Amino acid sequence: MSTSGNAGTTTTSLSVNLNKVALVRNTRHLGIPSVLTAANACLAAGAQGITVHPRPDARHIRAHDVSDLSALLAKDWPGIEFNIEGNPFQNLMDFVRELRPHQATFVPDSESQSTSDHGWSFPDDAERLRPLIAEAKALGVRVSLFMDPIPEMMAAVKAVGADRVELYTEGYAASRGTAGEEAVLARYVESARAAHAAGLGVNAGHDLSRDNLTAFLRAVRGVHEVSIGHAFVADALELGYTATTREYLRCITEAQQQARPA
Ligand SMILES: CC(=O)[C@@H](O)[C@H](O)COP(=O)(O)O
Ligand SMILES: NCC(=O)COP(=O)(O)O
Repeated sequence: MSTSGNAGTTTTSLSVNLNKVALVRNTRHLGIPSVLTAANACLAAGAQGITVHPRPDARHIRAHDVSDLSALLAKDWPGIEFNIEGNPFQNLMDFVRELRPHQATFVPDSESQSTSDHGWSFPDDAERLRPLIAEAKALGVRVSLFMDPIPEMMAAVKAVGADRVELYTEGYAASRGTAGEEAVLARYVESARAAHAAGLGVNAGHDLSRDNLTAFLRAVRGVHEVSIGHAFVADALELGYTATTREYLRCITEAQQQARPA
């Protein structure tokens, strides 16, 4: 898929994050719910990618999940994108070197964080990120940096060698229904424009749901990929994987049909 900065007529891909399937599985020694069963069901229903975030403490996705998913996608799902997220100064690069996923999303999480809650900081992080970005790209892996919606930082992300940014969307999700919603959304619109102008592709994720996804994509143009896990798995507990996947794909399609004027 193109990593260009073209915001033109990009169709947004749905990448299902399976962290929370693994979280439930890990509470017993029974192997259910199965991460691979979830992946197959979501992909059969039309999802275009799978995302995992194998944290160092293995609280949910474990190393065998990552290798099992990599093998499954290579064998049965050609063309489906595998996105591995993590901190490149912790365990992420081991997965990048061994499995060479389509995309690696660099996330600056400490091991003690309960979840991801911030993006990289430029110029502070630039020089230590640069060689790891170069190494991943030399292995044929697209690199996306997890970033807060700060338009002024997007040129620096490109300068350090990244292909894409993943806009951290918790701030947007939390603003929904508040007086500040439009102003917050405007920062994401401006950040995406700045990223595209710098020649970066734009991904988005964290706390996206079927309640907020359409409005986000209607406003923020040219998003290549949304990676969605927590709300998706919560919905799948009620609706099942197939219906949930179709509902999120419908949200994406609805946004593309109703895109706000640029
Ligand atoms: C980077 C990000 O926002 C998510 O991809 C992350 O995977 C969430 O991690 P948890 O599922 O551990 O909350
Ligand atoms: N990069 C975001 C992701 O993969 C899933 O985040 P969430 O939907 O679990 O908040």
